[in-house]
Amino acid sequence: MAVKKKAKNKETLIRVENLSKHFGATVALDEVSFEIPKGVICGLVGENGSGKSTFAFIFAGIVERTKGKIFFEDEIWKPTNVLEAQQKGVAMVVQESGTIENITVAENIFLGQEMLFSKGMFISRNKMFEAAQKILDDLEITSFKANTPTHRLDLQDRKLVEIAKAMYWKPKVFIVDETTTALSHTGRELLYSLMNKLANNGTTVLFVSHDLEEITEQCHMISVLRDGEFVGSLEKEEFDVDRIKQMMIGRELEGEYYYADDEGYSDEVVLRAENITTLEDLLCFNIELHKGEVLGIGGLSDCGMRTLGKALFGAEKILDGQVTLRDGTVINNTKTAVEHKMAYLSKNRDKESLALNATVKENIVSIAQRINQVFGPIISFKKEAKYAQKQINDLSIKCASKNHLVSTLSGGNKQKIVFGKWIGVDSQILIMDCPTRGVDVGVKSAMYKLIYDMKKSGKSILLISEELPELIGMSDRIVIMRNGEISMEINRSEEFNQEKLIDAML
Ligand SMILES: Nc1ncnc2c1ncn2[C@@H]1O[C@H](COP(=O)(O)OP(=O)(O)OP(=O)(O)O)[C@@H](O)[C@H]1O
Repeated sequence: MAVKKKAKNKETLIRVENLSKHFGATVALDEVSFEIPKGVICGLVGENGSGKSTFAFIFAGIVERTKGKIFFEDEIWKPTNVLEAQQKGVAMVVQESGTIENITVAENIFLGQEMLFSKGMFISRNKMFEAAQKILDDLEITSFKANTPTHRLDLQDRKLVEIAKAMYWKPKVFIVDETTTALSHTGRELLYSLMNKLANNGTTVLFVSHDLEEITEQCHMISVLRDGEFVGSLEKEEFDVDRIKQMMIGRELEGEYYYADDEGYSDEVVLRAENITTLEDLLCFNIELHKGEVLGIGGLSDCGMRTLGKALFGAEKILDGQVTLRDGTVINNTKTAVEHKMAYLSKNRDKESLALNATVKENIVSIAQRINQVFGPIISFKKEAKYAQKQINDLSIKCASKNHLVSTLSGGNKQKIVFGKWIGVDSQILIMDCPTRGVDVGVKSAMYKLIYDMKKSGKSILLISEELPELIGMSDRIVIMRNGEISMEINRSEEFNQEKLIDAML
């Protein structure tokens, strides 16, 4: 659903004047000044680490500014915390998980607002559930209920909980920080239609995304940040993807995103799943991955592809059947998988792929003990430091130093660390679940090149993705899953057809 143009001649809602944010020596925002009108969807774009989330966090009362001013409805805007920002009409859906696991959906939606449902000394949970269910119904969210425990929900449904939570505040400004990559096609359509409805009713939507197709389709205007500086804004009629990329990166992007040639792959099977059955999703499932192959796996979010990725890596209990390597080794736990040079990049980066409270170096070297040993099991700190620095340099990871906590890095730079961690140990079979989630156009093309180079050097990649262009552009063979089964399998030589792939998903 594309939106009509409408940013021009609208009254200004947000005015930013010389806003700066320093984190120690890191300048995340540098004297940024721009304006956003009322009732528009404004895309906030820029490379990884350009300061988008920092601006959103300051506006939503999560982070304090270093200097500069923000005016909101012509008043100085300086919320001291998230609750104050929410009460005054600013709600945000954050990039990673913004929900608490061990409570229900309703309790997440009304976290900190329980008193709304107090009856004397007690809280009426029934009333809270009813109110939360109404918000879910209004949003046409049917995949879970208000009383569902949050830990049962996957990443997409947790994002929907956050969206529902934001709607309770009837926001004047709704900030969506890099959320769509966690959503399936249906979740995205739901969010787009909500953003449009809100904008039509006078809410300003600040939409952070790296997907320029989505940005140009959904937004009325965009504002571009580069290295913490404001580069400029464009109105809908000025949108041009190459121009936006150039504003973001400061130069033309060279080369093709995807690879065009059909080089094929070896007949040699390196990983085989035979009749595997898991607790949920998969029943007697079979698949083979070959040497030098990029095997794309696509489908709707509940098709079982996520479970498949985990099962192949030994991270999901297999009730029947088995996963084996070329030499017959059975993969039924992650330790064996790692020892046999397998890698797994989870879609849920912060929870399953990184230790957020450890440093950049500690994360990168976490599985590289053997490489950094000197005598027997003794690890050389010097070697480790050099090894970590190499990954940082090779992948241009933007961090103040390798000794900084990973939690302080931007989303895309965190993803580069996950890549670095597995590539550094020369993994031969890589299972990647949405590997380009949250990364900017420049890094995306670098990651695609890496994947292609790995394929050419005989490594095997299972690429699970919700992005059809990515699957089509990168895979030698595509398997589409539906309800835990293969609904279609097609080779690059037979020419991938987007419509056919979508048909097979539905
Ligand atoms: N708490 C923090 N401590 C130290 N540095 C930080 C902190 N938060 C952000 N930064 C740094 O500020 C810079 C801007 O980060 P920010 O998250 O705003 O970028 P972004 O444009 O949202 O990136 P992405 O697209 O990757 O999410 C980065 O260099 C980041 O490492």
